[in-house]
Amino acid sequence: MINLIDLAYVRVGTADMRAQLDFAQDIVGLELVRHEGDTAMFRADNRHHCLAFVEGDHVGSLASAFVLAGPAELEAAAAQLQADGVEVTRGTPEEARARRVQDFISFLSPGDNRIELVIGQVHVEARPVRWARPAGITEFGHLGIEAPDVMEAHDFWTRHFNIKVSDWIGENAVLTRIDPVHHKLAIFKDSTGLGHVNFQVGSIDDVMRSWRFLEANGVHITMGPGRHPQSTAIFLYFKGPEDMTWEYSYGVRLIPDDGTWVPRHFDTAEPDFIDMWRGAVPAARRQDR
Ligand SMILES: CC(C)c1ccc(C(=O)O)c(O)c1O
Ligand SMILES: [Fe+2]
Repeated sequence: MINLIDLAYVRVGTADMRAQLDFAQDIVGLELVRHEGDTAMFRADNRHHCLAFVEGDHVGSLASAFVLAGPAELEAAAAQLQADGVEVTRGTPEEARARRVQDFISFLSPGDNRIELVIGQVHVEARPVRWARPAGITEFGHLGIEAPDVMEAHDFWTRHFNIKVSDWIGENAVLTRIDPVHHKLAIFKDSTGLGHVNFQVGSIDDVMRSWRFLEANGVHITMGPGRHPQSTAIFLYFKGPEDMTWEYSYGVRLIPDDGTWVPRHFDTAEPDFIDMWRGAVPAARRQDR
């Protein structure tokens, strides 16, 4: 079993770095830590960065990364995946330096999502984040990745990793945890790529203030403000450049590690299956597709 300790970062390809730089800072509020060559790195907590945009022809997800404990765990993970027929690539020292990690491996998960397993991610403990806007972000919360067959993706992730299912949403989505936080990885039915990037904020007021701010700035809000019955978090989803979906949320449920949690199944035919306040839900999320 490969033990994922935490999320590390997400890397996203962009053909319009200027637009992504402006949106990530002026709208989302993240700190631009470094812009070197074709890569811009953003910080939201003690990680050196949790989001990197890489300029080039590929638009959308390049990789989602998780932290492993150390070198022995990295070697064991590579061996386990290879033994199961998964093609594993070793990061070069230069690639590792660019990611601010000591070492990493990568592979494709079902849905052709590139996953990187890293060790020694640089942390910045002392210096507070220099927020570009006071959105109230407390941390990089979770990732939503897409896969055409959610069940196949679930089988892969639970076979190899310490991933536990917290909840199912129809057959469209599975919300999974690697620690007490209700989910850090959500897998959605779709072609492939990055579903959304979530940032936790410190209060309901932060969500509502951002709602007003985004509206005033002409940002397309795709869902919310609302409250997810799964994590009980109060949420707001919005679109950035190149169709990227961002989420702020507050109040995610913690699940005690005592083995008593039973994954729940939410029926997409129910009016409040995804929003306890019954706000408008995009058609793509409304029924099993
Ligand atoms: C929109 C998706 C399906 C979703 C559903 C539930 C939660 C949650 O409980 O927090 C999410 O974060 C989601 O992204
Ligand atoms: Fe989410």
